[in-house]
Amino acid sequence: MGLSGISLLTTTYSLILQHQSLLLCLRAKGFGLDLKKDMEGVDYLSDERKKAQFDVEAMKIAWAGSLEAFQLSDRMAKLVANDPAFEKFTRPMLGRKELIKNTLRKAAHGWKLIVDLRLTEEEAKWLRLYIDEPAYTDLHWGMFIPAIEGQGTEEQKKKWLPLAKKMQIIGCYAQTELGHGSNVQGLETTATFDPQTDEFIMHSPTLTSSKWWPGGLGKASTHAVVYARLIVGGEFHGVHGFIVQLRSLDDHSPLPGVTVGDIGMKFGNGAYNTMDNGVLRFDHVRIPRDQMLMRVSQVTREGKIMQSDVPRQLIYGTMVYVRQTIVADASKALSRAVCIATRYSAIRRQFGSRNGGPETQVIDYKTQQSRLFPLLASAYAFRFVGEWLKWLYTDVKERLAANDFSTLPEAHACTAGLKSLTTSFTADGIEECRKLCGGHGYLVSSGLPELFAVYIPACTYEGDNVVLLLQVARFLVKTVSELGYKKPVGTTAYMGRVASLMQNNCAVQTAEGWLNPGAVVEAFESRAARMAVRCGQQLAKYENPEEGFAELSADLVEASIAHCQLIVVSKFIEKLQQDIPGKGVKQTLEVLCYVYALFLLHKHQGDFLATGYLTPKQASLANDQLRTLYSKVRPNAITLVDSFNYTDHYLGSILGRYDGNVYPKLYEAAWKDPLNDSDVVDGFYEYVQPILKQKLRTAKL
Ligand SMILES: CCCCCCCC/C=C\CCCCCCCCC/C=C/C(=O)SCCNC(=O)CCNC(=O)[C@H](O)C(C)(C)COP(=O)(O)OP(=O)(O)OC[C@H]1O[C@@H](n2cnc3c(N)ncnc32)[C@H](O)[C@@H]1OP(=O)(O)O
Ligand SMILES: Cc1cc2nc3c(=O)[nH]c(=O)nc-3n(C[C@H](O)[C@H](O)[C@H](O)COP(=O)(O)OP(=O)(O)OC[C@H]3O[C@@H](n4cnc5c(N)ncnc54)[C@H](O)[C@@H]3O)c2cc1C
Repeated sequence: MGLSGISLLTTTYSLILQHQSLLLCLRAKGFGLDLKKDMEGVDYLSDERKKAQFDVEAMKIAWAGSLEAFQLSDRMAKLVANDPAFEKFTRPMLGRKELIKNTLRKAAHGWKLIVDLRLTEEEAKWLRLYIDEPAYTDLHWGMFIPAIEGQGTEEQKKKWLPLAKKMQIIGCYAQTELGHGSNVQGLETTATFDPQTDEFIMHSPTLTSSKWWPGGLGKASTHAVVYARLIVGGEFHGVHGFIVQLRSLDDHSPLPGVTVGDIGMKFGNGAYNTMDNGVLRFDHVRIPRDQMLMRVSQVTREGKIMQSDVPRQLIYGTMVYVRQTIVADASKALSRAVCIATRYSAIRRQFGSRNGGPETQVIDYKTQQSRLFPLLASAYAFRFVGEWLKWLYTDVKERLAANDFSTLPEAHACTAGLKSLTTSFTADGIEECRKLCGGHGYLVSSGLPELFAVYIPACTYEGDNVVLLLQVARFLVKTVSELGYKKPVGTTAYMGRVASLMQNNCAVQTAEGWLNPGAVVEAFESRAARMAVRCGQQLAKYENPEEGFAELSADLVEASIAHCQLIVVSKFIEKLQQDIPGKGVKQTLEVLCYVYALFLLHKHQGDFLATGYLTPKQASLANDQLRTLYSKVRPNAITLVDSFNYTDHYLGSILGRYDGNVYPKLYEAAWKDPLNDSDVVDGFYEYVQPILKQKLRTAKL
């Protein structure tokens, strides 16, 4: 018997096992048989795993970034998965109060582990990721502490950071208000200096000045960094951050003049409802002068404003930091959804049975591949661009500490643009994964609805994605306008070759011609440069540049997307120029890199054609190559998602189970639903039976 014969037999056998275990379960419900007789311990995806053309263990390390990073993440994943305190199966069924209490309990348990096991900050971040439940601690560690670190003076850091890092105070980041989020300069909360008492008076003068949204504010925080209009001597001196105590450290009750609470339920069950997003109002609350974060500007005892050399934009610095972490998180959320959809697509079969043989695995449909594999490739692309962005941010942070602010504008543009690009794509990608799983994807037990609900606000928080792309556009327009006298550097260095990028057209003649990193990068550079220059030319027609910017904003957003996609493609290609050990690992990543680039080229071919860089024939050749690439991904699909090294606990999905034992577990889960606790539903006798028993008077009905 040939290899294909053996494989057919094994597949058929797997299928029979699945059907057997399903039958056992069905009988279990109907005839009282033992559910445990389902095929626990069988790996339904083992055939798929045997197809891998690369070393999976080495790919896990490439995905993690290094052996040490892999080991650390793996250790934290297992720590969480093996601890029953972090169970999350029932989360979507909990009422809000129970949900929040449950989250507080998990956060406390997480903190105990951090202290008892003396976890490093890096380990704590992975722990938080695998606990997989948004909590006030995210804002405390992710924004409150970074705000003090970035905007506080040495003295302020010395006073507040030890308290915060030992969690003797809990803080949040209170910037957004009911009336303003995007427009930070439009905030209305006031901080008025009172020279008599050497204090600031924090006040909420209007309804719309109420702080609204800050995570952790609603119920947990004792303190907040509050962003408010600084008023000294009756004059407005810009928006600044102030450390304000909100609740008593004894009994947690709000301090006098402070009104604080939760803003209410958000999208979905479980999901982001584990977070106490809050509302906050001040009625002339006094704080000492030294609680204004004073690295950027200082207010003296006499009420003088002193500006340091630090640029004002540093007040927005915490957002740069968090946007960078959000890019890294995008690859985690997307890879998680893709892992579920890929494993399930290999288990699910529909149509195509010949002579009584097995039906076709849905992953073998070309349409399924053309929807799924670009998402898989994007997860890898976002992972590597996130790694690069972390490096960029670390570099900027070191420079800022040494008062070198030269790279801040580029860091702002990159973090804003990539945050926008990766979160929008990931949110859409998770929803696509749900559809790729057909009906079962809509079940909460697939893990996808909650993942979607918890993820989508990433398109809004830390800057609405369109608002952020407009920030990138400002940066691009400025770069283009300065081309005559200033050499562009960093991610805009390609603009320095704008003349040739505008002139030279694509030279690719065959589908294979697209398997060339130079050709791919040049295509993306030309498209981005041409779109930015075109916007610049259009803008020049307006007398008032602001008016022109507003009028052309939709085109500017598209130019920003083109620029950001170029960054992701280039960073993927640069990654592949590094030494990546392991049999077949680099080659497989190369395939994914081309899938990512050519998928974008195909999706946005309108841009490439309209800018005149590509001919329709060349665009069509790219699509031909894409089809070939999908066939190369296919045998590696399951092991590519195994390389994310996600535990079943983290995935939280029956469809995405490592062993592929989907049907029995779906069936079993259904019977655990509280609705199935009794055969006759609560409310039947009151509301259904009377209808059944009614005597109809009208003949027509
Ligand atoms: C169990 C225990 C576990 C414990 C361990 C846990 C560990 C956890 C660790 C980490 C977890 C991290 C997780 C974090 C979770 C995140 C949850 C999300 C919570 C959400 C929070 C928020 O949403 S906070 C609020 C965010 N708000 C915004 O983003 C507002 C968006 N708006 C803006 O950014 C600005 O207002 C805008 C830039 C749009 C406009 O500003 P404006 O002043 O009007 O400026 P403009 O004239 O356009 O520009 C002026 C000038 O400034 C430049 N610039 C703008 N922004 C920045 C910036 N951020 N940095 C640098 N420079 C900037 C701009 O380019 C202009 O420059 P020039 O053109 O003048 O040169
Ligand atoms: C889950 C969640 C958690 C949050 N956590 C926090 C937190 O911890 N701390 C905090 O301070 N804030 C927090 N926020 C608030 C968040 O930062 C803001 O909601 C976000 O910055 C968007 O601002 P906005 O709500 O004012 O949107 P808006 O600006 O009102 O956006 C509405 C629409 O207007 C469009 N728009 C706005 N301005 C422009 C423009 N100039 N040009 C073109 N279109 C425009 C947007 O694209 C959008 O379509 C959180 C929000 C959410 C959803």
